[in-house]
Amino acid sequence: MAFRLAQNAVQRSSHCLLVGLNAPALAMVRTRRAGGTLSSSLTQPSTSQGKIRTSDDLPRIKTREMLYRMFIKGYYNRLHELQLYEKQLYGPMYTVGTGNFNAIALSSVELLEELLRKDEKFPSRGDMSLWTEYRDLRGIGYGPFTEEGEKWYKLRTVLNKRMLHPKDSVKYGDVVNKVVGDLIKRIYHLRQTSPTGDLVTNLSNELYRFSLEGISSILFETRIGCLQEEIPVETQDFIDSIARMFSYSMHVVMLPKWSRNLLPFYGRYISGWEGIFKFSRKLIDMKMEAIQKRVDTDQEVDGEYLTYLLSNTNMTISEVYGSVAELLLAGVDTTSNTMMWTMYLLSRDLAVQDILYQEVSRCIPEDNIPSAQDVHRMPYLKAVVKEALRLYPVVPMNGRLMVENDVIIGGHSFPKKTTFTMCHYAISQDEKTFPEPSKFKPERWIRDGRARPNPFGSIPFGFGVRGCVGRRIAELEMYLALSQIIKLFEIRPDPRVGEVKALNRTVLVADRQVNLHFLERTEEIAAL
Ligand code: HEM
Repeated sequence: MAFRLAQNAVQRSSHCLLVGLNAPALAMVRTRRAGGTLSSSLTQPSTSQGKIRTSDDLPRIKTREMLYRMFIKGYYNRLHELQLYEKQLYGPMYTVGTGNFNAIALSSVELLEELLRKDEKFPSRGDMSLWTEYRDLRGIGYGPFTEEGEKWYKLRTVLNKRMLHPKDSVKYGDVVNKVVGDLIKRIYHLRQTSPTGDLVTNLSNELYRFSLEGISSILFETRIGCLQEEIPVETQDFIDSIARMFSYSMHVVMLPKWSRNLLPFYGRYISGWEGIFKFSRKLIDMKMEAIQKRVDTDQEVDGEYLTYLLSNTNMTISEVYGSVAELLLAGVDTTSNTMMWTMYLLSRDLAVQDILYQEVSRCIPEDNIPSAQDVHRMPYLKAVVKEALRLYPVVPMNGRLMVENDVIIGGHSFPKKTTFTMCHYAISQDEKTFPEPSKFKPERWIRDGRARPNPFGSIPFGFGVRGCVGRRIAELEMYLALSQIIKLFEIRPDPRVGEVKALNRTVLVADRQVNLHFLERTEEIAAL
């Protein structure tokens, strides 16, 4: 139970990617130069006095220690910082092992690369029963998060189309720009009604509304009113349902099954799912009806993502419900928090903000609105978001379960069914890969002939075939919104808020409300 507590405390993300925890260890890993080949110690099991090294040769964090750190030292909501602490204590590879469960934590770029280059054909993140239980109960299909094996592969092949290729996302430029336009209107409105005339308070909430509206307008091909002054009742119910499902996930995984009928938490968790599916179902059914009408009257069926899923694939309606819900849940707080961290970092670095402004105004003269194609001419904008994601990888930890084969990592041999925890936060803070790691330096990512960091040093969207399916959509939303905002405003921190720290909740979120001043570029900055 003790281990279950600790394990579950980290398995609560919308991305539900966190597998295993931490543990001590000093793996004798030889480093490799970027672009070089792996040294033989990484590909062959090493031996100590003739014995092949295994997880038994790694330092192991005991349940007692883990619980002490999590709950007494208070790392339970700062698991990303715990990665740094434990890396310092034990080195880049260590075991968390209790009872039947073993997870190998990896926190160096070399080990991460070695693991991901050995990814299996159908990579797995491990147990997703927290999300599948409700669907099994209601007969709803699984989506890309929860599906596994060959079925997952087939599903991804369908879902990747019209979403993952950079040229696919360009198609959504106009849809996203309409939502960005509403965000800008809302910023103007909030500034005007603020005491100073330029302040936007609780930015995370505003960006959450923006991301939900953005992803819904792509997935449902319908606007749901998140950016209106008065959010429609059904949309508000939907937002509350998402929040309820996430906040009670914790209770569901932590408490034993027999307590479900005695305590109110499981019921609330299930009612969260009910609300999510009720809303999604309604919008999907409406689209289905509209498509049917067009087919019945011999009209051409046009539309984007949902239309494609409903009319151009062999997916059943239940599979569409399952997949759309997962895409939606995965795409909101990841994107909104990344935007929040990016704007927070920009507000504290006027020099970077100025370079970005110069780039945007050079590419988008006068009152023009940046388009999806324009973004390709803005490398600094991309570098700013990439650097924000390095400093605040909203998914700071992720898991891989090697299902099919035994594997050798860092000279240690692990049997199949071993779970690995990839400690992305610690890896992206490593000063060997990123000199002055705590500094916000977008120029690290500019291709100007200088050596660039090892690409595995920061992979905020994951890697390979199981990597984020929504990456291009998320980037498009962030680029279009940030470029418009920076073109119109200089953003400054609210001095009353002070330094904001990250908490590891559903994803990395701010530990307090973030407020920013939005100074209109023309008159207001000149007047200062
Ligand atoms: C800044 C925004 C985002 C970040 C940083 C992010 C990050 C990630 C990461 C790290 C993974 C796991 C990859 C792996 O295991 O290798 C993932 C998976 C996933 N993401 Fe995202 N994501 C973002 C936005 C989105 C959006 C907008 C959507 C939906 C359109 C989305 C849908 C998904 C789905 C469905 C998966 C599971 C894929 C699978 O298991 O096959 N994400 N994301």
